Amino acid sequence: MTHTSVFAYAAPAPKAPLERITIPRRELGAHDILIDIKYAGICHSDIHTVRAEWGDGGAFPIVPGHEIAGVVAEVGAEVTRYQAGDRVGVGCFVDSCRECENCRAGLQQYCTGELGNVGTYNATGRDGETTHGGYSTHLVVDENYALRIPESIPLDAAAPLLCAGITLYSPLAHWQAGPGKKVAIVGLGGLGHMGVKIAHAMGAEVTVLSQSLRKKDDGLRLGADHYHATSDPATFEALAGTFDLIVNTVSADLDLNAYLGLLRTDGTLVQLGAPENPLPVAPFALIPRRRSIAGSMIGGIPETQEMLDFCGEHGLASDIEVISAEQINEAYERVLASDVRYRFVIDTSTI
Ligand SMILES: NC(=O)c1ccc[n+]([C@@H]2O[C@H](COP(=O)([O-])OP(=O)(O)OC[C@H]3O[C@@H](n4cnc5c(N)ncnc54)[C@H](O)[C@@H]3O)[C@@H](O)[C@H]2O)c1
Ligand SMILES: [Zn+2]
Repeated sequence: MTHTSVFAYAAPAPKAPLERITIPRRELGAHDILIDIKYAGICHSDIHTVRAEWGDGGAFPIVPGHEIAGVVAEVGAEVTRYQAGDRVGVGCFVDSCRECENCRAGLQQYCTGELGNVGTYNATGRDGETTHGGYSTHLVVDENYALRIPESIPLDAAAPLLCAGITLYSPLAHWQAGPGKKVAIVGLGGLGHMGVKIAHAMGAEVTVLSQSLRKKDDGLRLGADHYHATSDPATFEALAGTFDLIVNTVSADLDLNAYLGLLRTDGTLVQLGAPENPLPVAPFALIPRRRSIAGSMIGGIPETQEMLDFCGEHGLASDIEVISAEQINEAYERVLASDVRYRFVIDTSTI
C-alpha cells in the first residue's frame, strides 16, 4: 500500500512532551475520503493515553486527537455520502466490524466483532496499520465513519462535539433527560459543560456539582438551574435523594457512594470519567432505593449525527479556547490543573 506523508504532533513516549513528526496516511480507497483537518479538540482521554494511565502502554509515538473537524478535500471512486468541500467531523473510532449485533444496531462504539471499534488513534486498523489521530493536517477515513457538521456550527466550536458532545448526548438521551427530570452533571470540564448545555436543551432541570463555586457564573450561563460545591458537606445533605440522573464526568477518583446518596428512588448514576483506579461502591448505597450505577461510552454513528443535528437546531456548540500546535504541552498542563473554559482546540494549520 502506498502512503502520503503528513505532519502531526505526537507523544514519542509515555509522559514525554508532544513534538512535531511526520506520519503516513494511506492512499484513498474506493470508500475513503481525504479530510483537510482544520481543528482538533484536546480531550482528557488524549492525556490519559499519552501518560499511559490506562495500562497497556500503547503504540508510541502516539498522535492523539478524536475531536476532528475539517473539510473534505478528495473522495474515493465509490464514495456516495460526501463530496469535496463538505464540512465533516470524525470522532473516537474510524472503523468497526459492521456485522455484529451492535454494529447493525448503529452502536459501533460497542462493536463485539473481532475487529472491535477501531480507535481513531493508538489502535490497529483492518489493514493492520496503526491509526493516528487528529493532531495532524490530514486524515483518510472510510466515509461511513465520518459525520456531517451542520452549516450553523463553526468548525472550531464543532470539533469537541465529536467526543465531548456525543459522550453526554448519548446517556442523556438513553436515560431520557427532559421536562420533569432532575439531572446533575458532576465536573464542569470539557464533557461537563456540554452536558449542561445538552441537558438544558432537552428540557431537564440541571444542577452542576463542581468542586467549588469558582465557575458558578459560567455554569448558570451555560444553562444550569442550580450550582453546588462538592467541597461543602452541606451540599450532600441538602440534595440527598434529589436526582433522577447523575452524570459523572470527573477524570479523577471520586467517592461514588456520596453521590449515589443524591439519587431518588430508581435513579441512575452514569459513570463517564475514566480514572485509572477502581471506584469502590458500597452495596447499601444502591440497595435501599433501587438505585443503579451504569457506564456509557461515546455514541454510535447514527446517534452522533443526531447529536450534531440537535446542536445545529438548538444553536449549541462547545465553549473553546483555540491554540496553536506549539501550545499543546502547555494546554495539557492547564487541563490537568482544571484551567480550561471549556475545551482547548488546536488550529491544525499551525502544525
Ligand atoms: N465515557 C466516555 O465515552 C468518555 C469520553 C470522553 C472522555 N471520557 C473521560 O471523561 C473524563 C473527563 O474528560 P474531560 O475531557 O471532560 O476532562 P476535563 O479535564 O475537561 O474535565 C474534568 C473536570 O472534572 C473536574 N473535577 C476534578 N475533580 C473533581 C471533583 N472531585 N469534583 C468535581 N469535579 C472535579 C475538573 O476540574 C474538570 O473540570 C476523563 O476521564 C476522560 O477520559 C470518557
Ligand atoms: Zn474524548
